[in-house]
Amino acid sequence: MDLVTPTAILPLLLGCVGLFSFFKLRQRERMKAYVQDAVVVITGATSGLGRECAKVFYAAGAKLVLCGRNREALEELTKELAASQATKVQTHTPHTVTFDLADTGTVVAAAAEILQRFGRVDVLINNAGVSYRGAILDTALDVDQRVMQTNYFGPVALTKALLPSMTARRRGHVVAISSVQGKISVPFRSAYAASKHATQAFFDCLRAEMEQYAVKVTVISPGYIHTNLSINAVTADGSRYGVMDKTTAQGRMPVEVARDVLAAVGKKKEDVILAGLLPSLAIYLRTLAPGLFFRLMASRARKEQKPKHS
Ligand SMILES: NC(=O)C1=CN([C@@H]2O[C@H](COP(=O)(O)OP(=O)(O)OC[C@H]3O[C@@H](n4cnc5c(N)ncnc54)[C@H](OP(=O)(O)O)[C@@H]3O)[C@@H](O)[C@H]2O)C=CC1
Ligand SMILES: CCCCCCCCCCCCCCCC(=O)OCC(=O)COP(=O)(O)O
Repeated sequence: MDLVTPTAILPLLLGCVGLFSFFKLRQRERMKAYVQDAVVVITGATSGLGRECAKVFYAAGAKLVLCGRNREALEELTKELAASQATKVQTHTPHTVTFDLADTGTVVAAAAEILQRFGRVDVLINNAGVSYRGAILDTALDVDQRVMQTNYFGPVALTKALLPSMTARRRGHVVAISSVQGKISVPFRSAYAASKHATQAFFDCLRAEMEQYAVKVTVISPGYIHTNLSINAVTADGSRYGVMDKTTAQGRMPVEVARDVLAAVGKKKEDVILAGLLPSLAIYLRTLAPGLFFRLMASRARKEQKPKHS
C-alpha cells in the first residue's frame, strides 16, 4: 500500500516551501531589526573593507561610529553616505573618531568618547589592520611589534575598553576581521599571520567567557579582497611595500565581503571563513595532514626565497 500518494505530495511540497520561506523571511526581519538603530563601531573605515562595511551598515540603519587615523577621509566618507539614498530604512548621520591603534592611550580615550556620546556600543567591528611582506631572517623585531600592535593589541585594547559596558547591559557583539592567515601560516607573512592567529585565539577565548553575559563574538576570516592591503603592507625594513599584488587585485570585491560581514553579524555567526576552495582546503589540510601542508609551504618558500639566503 502506498503511504504517500502522488496527490498528497504536492500539498506536502508546497507546505515545506511555505514553511522554508516563512523562516527565511523571519530570519531576514530579525537580522534587519538587529542592526537597525544599533550603535556600530567600525575601525579602519577610511579604506577597503571597513569603508564598504560602513556603507552596508549605514544602509541597514545603523548608528555608525567610523574610526580611522585620517580625519579628512572619514569626513569625506560621511558626506558620501549622506548623499547616498540607497535605502528604505531610517539612516543616521555617522559620528567619526580618530585614533591610531598603535597608540593604546588614544584607543582607550576613543572608547571613552564613544561611550560618553552614545552610552552604549551594540556592535564593535575590529576591522583595521596592516599586512606585511618579508623574510623572518631580514625582519627587524620592531616591525613584528608594529604589526602585532595594530592587528592584535590595538583591537584587544579597544575591545577591553568597551566590554564592561556590554557585560553590564548583558548585550553586545564583538566582531574580529581576521584572515585565512589566522588559520594557516604562509611563508613571508610571519608577522601578519602571527597577529591573525593571535586574534583568532583571543576572540575564541572571549566568545567562551562572554557566553554567560549574552555578548556575542564573531571571527571572520576572509581570503584575498581587492583593497589597498598589499600596497599599505609594511616590509622587513619598516618601509611601505607599495605594490598591488596580483593576489590582492584578483581578490573579491570589498562590497561583497562587507555584505557577508553584515549577514554574519545579523545571523550571530561565531566563526566564518569567506574564502574560495583552495584556501578552504588548505585549512583542512593543515589540521588533517600537517606534514603534507608544511612540505607544501616549504616548497613555496624555496620558490619565493631571495637568492641571498640560499
Ligand atoms: N585585503 C585582503 O586581501 C584581506 C584583508 N583582510 C583584513 O581586512 C581588514 C581590512 O583591510 P583592507 O580593507 O583589506 O585593507 P586597507 O589597507 O584598504 O584598509 C586598512 C584599514 O586599516 C586602517 N589602519 C591601518 N593601520 C592602522 C592603525 N595603526 N590605526 C588605525 N587604523 C589603521 C587603515 O587606515 P589608514 O587609512 O589610516 O591607513 C585602513 O582604514 C584587515 O584587518 C585585513 O587584515 C583579511 C583577509 C584578506
Ligand atoms: C587536498 C588538497 C589541498 C590543497 C592545498 C594546497 C595549498 C595551497 C595553499 C593555499 C594558500 C592560500 C593562502 C591564502 C591567503 C589568504 O587568503 O590571505 C588573505 C589575506 O589576509 C591576504 O593578505 P596578504 O597581505 O597576504 O595579501
